[in-house]
Amino acid sequence: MSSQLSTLQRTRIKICGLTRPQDVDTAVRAGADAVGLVFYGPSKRAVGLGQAASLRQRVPAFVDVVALFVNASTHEVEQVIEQVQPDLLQFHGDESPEFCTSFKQRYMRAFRVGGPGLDTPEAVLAACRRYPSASAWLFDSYSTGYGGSGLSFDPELLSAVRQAPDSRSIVLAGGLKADTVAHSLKMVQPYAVDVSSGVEDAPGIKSEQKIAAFVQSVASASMHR
Ligand SMILES: O=C(O)c1ccccc1NCC(=O)[C@H](O)[C@H](O)COP(=O)(O)O
Repeated sequence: MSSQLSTLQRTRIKICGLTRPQDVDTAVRAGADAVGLVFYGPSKRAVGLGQAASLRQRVPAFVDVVALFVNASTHEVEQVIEQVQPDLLQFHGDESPEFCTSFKQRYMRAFRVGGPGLDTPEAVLAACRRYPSASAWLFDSYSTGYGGSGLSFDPELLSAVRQAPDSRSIVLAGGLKADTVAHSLKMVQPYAVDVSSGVEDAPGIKSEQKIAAFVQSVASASMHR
């Protein structure tokens, strides 16, 4: 029974910052539950609308396409919703609760933990509780580039969120790699993990070997929790 239970508790995996068709195919084949497309111009992983729509077409049923924004305009988000038809929105900037809910779409709210105003467990929980309608709360490290930094953060900062009865699904991000993710899973026991730099050869250029190793590490750690 315990092995069946641990299978039921399988940690979901989002692979973010995809820019190439072959990387979408690799992520899906490896067993990713979600693939992330970055609509933030300054990112080296940013994709355009046409490119994103084409990548989206390669994603089969039962794999979510996540559209990621950093302080985008309402029009920019609406264009992506119309032309890419993502399954989930991810707001990774300073977006208000009203902005996030205004699109009537499922969304994840990212929190850049360790940054200004998010430097204690209580402050992190208070910030999260402003977004009770989020499908998940994603926790990333703080960086001036808003995300995709490859940097990790102190998981102790999630202690209050993890104990909160009203916590939304926890997605752990920030510098995860195949050889470190098992420890992070043991510390946080998130619903899902999210990775970008740790499965790349260069920004936006994913590594088939690193994706396979990362998925294997998560699967192994999930079975033994
Ligand atoms: O990936 C980016 O370039 C990026 C840029 C600006 C804001 C968010 C960005 N990515 C968001 C993600 O969900 C990443 O997967 C997350 O930040 C973790 O990245 P990494 O530490 O490189 O695994």
